[in-house]
Amino acid sequence: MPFKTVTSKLAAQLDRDLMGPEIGFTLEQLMELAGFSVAQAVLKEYPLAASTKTQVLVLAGPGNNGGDGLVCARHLKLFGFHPVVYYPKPNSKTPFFSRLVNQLKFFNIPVLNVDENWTQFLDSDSTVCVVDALFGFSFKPPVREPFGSILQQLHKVQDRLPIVSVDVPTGWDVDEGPVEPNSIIPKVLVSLTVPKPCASKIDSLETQHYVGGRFVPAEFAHKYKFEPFPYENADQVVKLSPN
Ligand SMILES: NC(=O)C1=CN([C@@H]2O[C@H](COP(=O)(O)OP(=O)(O)OC[C@H]3O[C@@H](n4cnc5c(N)ncnc54)[C@H](O)[C@@H]3O)[C@@H](O)[C@H]2O)[C@H](O)CC1
Ligand SMILES: [K+]
Repeated sequence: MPFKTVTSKLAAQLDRDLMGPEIGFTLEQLMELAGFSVAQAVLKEYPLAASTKTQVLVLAGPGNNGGDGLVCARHLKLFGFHPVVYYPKPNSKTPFFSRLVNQLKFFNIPVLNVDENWTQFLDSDSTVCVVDALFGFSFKPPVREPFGSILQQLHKVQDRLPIVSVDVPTGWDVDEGPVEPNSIIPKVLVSLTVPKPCASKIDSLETQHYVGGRFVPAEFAHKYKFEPFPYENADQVVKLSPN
């Protein structure tokens, strides 16, 4: 399915618009729907009935992409998976993020800090996939530590352990795509609201492409020059390719 994209600059403006005084969404509302949609994409790609594996490693970054990952982990648990979250640089700008972490503890979901051994979950036979919620549309290469080392680890395992990237594959330039050598190639990309230009660089033979974050009416989509996506029923994601 051909799709329109919005640049990183326009995506940030779209977000500000949704959360501005006229429309009035809160970040919390949008993040809940974004994280929920990523969890749905994971369930669609890796149905629990098809495997005995249930563990999902969620890598959460310092910004809102990381917040989507924290929400996603909670929904994965409700769906029947066993998520483990690695959160090396917790967001301390707003108390909302520590509330998301408290909710994970309420759900008995382990949240590992920077010093804990997260790579054991890359080696574990029970891990279904890794959710890459490290960086989204505000990432500017080159990547700084500890995230560079995390990406190196992901690159090493990506042929045997699928990566599900939230909004943008981490390390990719949002507008240009995989500009760094050894960029990760996700098995699944879940674009949020509308794909960013880097999504047109994915190879549909390697990467399943979904769009999620179902929170804009048709008129708003048209304002940003894209068509609404053909979501079915109550689905929070729609597969764009291959279809
Ligand atoms: N409308 C929507 O679709 C919604 C999308 N959401 C998600 O929010 C992200 C964008 O979030 P933002 O906080 O603006 O940025 P990031 O998470 O991408 O990253 C910011 C974070 O990263 C640090 N950083 C930037 N570059 C580097 C680097 N080279 N090395 C290390 N660290 C870096 C920066 O300092 C910040 O701390 C979007 O993609 C969606 O996933 C929302 O959930 C709301 C709705
Ligand atoms: K990401």
